Amino acid sequence: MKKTIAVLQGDGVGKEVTAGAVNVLKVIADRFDHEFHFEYGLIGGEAIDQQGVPLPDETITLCKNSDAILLGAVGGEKWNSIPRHLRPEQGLLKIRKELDVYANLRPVTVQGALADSSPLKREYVEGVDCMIVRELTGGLYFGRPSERVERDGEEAVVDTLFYKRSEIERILRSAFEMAQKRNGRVTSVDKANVLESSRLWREVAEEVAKDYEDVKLEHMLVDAAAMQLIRNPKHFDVLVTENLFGDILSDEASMLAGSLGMLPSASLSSDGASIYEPVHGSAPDIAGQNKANPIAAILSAAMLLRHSFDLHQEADKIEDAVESVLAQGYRTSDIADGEESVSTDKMVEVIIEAIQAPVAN
Ligand SMILES: NC(=O)C1=CN([C@@H]2O[C@H](COP(=O)(O)OP(=O)(O)OC[C@H]3O[C@@H](n4cnc5c(N)ncnc54)[C@H](O)[C@@H]3O)[C@@H](O)[C@H]2O)C=CC1
Ligand SMILES: CC(C)CC(=O)C(=O)O
Ligand SMILES: [Mg+2]
Repeated sequence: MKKTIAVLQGDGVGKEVTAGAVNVLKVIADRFDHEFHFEYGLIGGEAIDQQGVPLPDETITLCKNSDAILLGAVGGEKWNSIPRHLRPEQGLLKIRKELDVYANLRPVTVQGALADSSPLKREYVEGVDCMIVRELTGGLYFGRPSERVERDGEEAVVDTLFYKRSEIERILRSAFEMAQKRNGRVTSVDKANVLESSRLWREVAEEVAKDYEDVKLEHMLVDAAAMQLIRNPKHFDVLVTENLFGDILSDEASMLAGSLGMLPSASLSSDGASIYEPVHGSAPDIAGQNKANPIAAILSAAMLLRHSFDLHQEADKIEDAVESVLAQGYRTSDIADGEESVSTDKMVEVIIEAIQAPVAN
């Protein structure tokens, strides 16, 4: 198979972990006889430094002409004081909108070998297998107005949570379809006791549910969902929610898996190229130290193979390799519980060795 993959490494650890994921994809291409062509584009702080904007037009064109996009992370202290519309994070929001990648799949699975890395007890987290379906191109991150205003003679501020019915309906359909392929349960998370947007969300969820009789729908308020994720994480199969709620709940859920460095994601469009990115940010506190956990980025590359190229055997190979190196005891410092740890590069190296190892008969 011949494919072009756009690589947007971004800032901080985004660069380090994406380099590892690209190396893994090169090894997969060799082993399974595919031709992956990697084209690099600028996004985030690096794009601001070189071109004055967080998302240059060439990057948008590159992504639109590619078969899939592998993205690292953006942001860092250096760009914190520039005007908001020029910040690195705006580049990320813009590419998501440009490509209309409205369905952000964030699988939360706990590796058996890491069940003791969670702050929760092993019996609570072992076997957790939940899919957070986060709406990614609407909601509070995109509503307008979003600005400083004056109210009653003093400084005030407004952010807007805006959705069209069609935007709510399509993400709910993605969640129900996902549940049909999994364990048949959808938890729709909202704040319908307070927000009008959530009341419409709940109405649409009830309507959509009628088309999926084999799927059981429940509603849960977001504050209670945050609690349930810790109290009884195995309760969840597919959890679907608004953009900001999903952002927060997925970082929380990463603690079930032991670290933010373990969670991959796929940001899918209905046609066009999709984006694959770890759930974490640019982690300035550990950037440049060869310390970041590359597994979230590497598992995002596996999601790319599975969702964009239908290469399931190849994706399985990567996921099995990750499982096997963890079972052998390799740990980056975020999952080492104070024990001996390996660098980013070493973790990538052992995962590649596991991919290349001959299959035992
Ligand atoms: N998708 C993206 O590009 C995102 C970007 N950001 C940006 O990243 C910057 C830093 O934000 P933070 O709030 O610190 O969030 P963060 O996700 O970058 O880091 C939070 C904590 O998790 C740790 N961590 C993250 N990834 C890790 C990895 N692969 N291995 C080991 N440890 C890891 C970090 O060291 C830090 O202690 C900000 O500019 C923020 O806006 C934040 C979230 C997502
Ligand atoms: C940096 C933000 C735009 C979003 C974020 O935190 C995320 O998508 O996980
Ligand atoms: Mg986030």
